[in-house]
Amino acid sequence: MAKTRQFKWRVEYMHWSPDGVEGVVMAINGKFPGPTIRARTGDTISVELTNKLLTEGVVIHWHGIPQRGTPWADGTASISQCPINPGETFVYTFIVDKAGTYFYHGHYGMQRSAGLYGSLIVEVAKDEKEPFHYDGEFNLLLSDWWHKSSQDQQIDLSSKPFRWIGEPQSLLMNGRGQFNCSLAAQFSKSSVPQCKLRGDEQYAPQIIHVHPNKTYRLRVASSTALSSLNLAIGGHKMVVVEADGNYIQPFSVENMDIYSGESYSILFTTDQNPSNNYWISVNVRAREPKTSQGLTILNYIPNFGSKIPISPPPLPPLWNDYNYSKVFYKKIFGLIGSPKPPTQYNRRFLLLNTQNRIEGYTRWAINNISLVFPTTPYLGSIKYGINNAFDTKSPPDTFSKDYDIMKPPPNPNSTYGNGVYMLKFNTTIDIILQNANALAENVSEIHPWHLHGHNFWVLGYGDGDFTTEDAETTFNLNNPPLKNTIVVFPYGWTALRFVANNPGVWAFHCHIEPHLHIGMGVVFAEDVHLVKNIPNEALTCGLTGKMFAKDKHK
Ligand SMILES: O=C1O[C@H]([C@@H](O)CO)C(O)=C1O
Repeated sequence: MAKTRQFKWRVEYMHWSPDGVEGVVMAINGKFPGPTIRARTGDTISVELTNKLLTEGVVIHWHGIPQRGTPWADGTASISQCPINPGETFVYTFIVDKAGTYFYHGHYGMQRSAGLYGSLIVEVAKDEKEPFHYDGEFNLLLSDWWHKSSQDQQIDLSSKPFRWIGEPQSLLMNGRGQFNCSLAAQFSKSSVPQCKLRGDEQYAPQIIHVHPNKTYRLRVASSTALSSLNLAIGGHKMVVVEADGNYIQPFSVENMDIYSGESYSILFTTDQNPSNNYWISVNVRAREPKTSQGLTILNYIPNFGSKIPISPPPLPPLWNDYNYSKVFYKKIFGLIGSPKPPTQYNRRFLLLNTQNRIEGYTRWAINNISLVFPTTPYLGSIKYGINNAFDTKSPPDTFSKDYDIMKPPPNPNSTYGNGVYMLKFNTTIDIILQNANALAENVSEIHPWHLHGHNFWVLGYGDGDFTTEDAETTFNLNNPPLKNTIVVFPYGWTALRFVANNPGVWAFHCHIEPHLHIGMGVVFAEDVHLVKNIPNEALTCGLTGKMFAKDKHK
């Protein structure tokens, strides 16, 4: 029987020490990370969220949940709703219709960087079975942490001249990391001392307790603001079985990459020498690392949890060994029996990712337009046919064929925009993300793109310019995986396909929070006239707010 699971949450700032250095985090009901939601397929989640921040609005996005019939509950400021004002309460009600590993996070300004996130786990319904067996499970929510506040970071990014936020001070697992000490100091050449922990510190690692000769499911999700990560369990193989809430063909790896916005389940068997403990590590990938690895301990019961493993923590692949990541990604296929993509598309977008300047500000742009959010949420302005709420002209579907992706933009000046791509109902949409050189010579960065409201099939990847021949010769239409977040590698392209069958307005953006903040996203609108029952409370700002006020006075 499906249930309604009700929660009452308060969002507020509190003092906290995620890595041993006290700072301020955005907490839910006094917890950082926020409480874990557990539900079963078919359940309704109802979160009554009260904003206890004194001076800023807040929203929460339920990452990976398609929000069919409830697009107003997607929790994206300016898109699906108005920010919830200080002191006000908003109720998110939605159905979780697919088992999997998900998470939730702030989607306004840089509140994810401020620590507004938590896990959302959907188990199969009581009468259903997972397509694999395990004896127990654990959950790791990965994040990165800065000692500079998210407000300061936001100001840096919006300043002229631009100030980049730099690399994080710590990597966190379930909100815990170590900055001034290391769990593995004895194996390292650096001068950081060995951590002396009682275990009850806010920054003490959450130790994973296992019994020998069992199989465990590890659910991992990455809520990082910036970092791409590589995860390993020393001495243990990992079998990857789920990606972004979708079952995949199981495959075995020594370690795995996980990008911001992705989630996976892996199975591991505790078949190693039971008198030892083992490391679980995360390391920065795809940007030159300046952050120590994140660590916790896999504790074989009955050893002490604090017993340090006898070998050094696993070493990650080189940060810029992109081939390593590509090999991993190319092993991901939909589980046999998973839905297949339509073989034809109706509309194909080619989205060029560039770093640009606008009036001296540094921005990211898609087909030369840098996204700025409107005051009135698109869902409301489109539903109620309000004029002048955003650019009526849609952004271009493609970019100039002459563009040289290997060079910095010849004319770095782009423009601000907040136009929308209007998608026709039930059409099949292809998106080719085309990466390019950033503003500096010989630099092209990785970008994990996340689509709201949908899963998409990942049809293929390639290096250099995308061509139509690439589509014909390399696309996998047979068993591509379904995902909601996918990376575009430096100087490469990534192709994905989805069916526009979910009425609502959906963001598609780089999940690196500072990149979204400076324009790296687009907006899709799908048959908004079919959306029913938008609660007025979702739209009490901007022009929809004015409209409601007028109606009241009539
Ligand atoms: O958006 C970014 O800006 C910096 C750099 O390109 C300019 O300082 C960086 O590494 C980003 O990812």
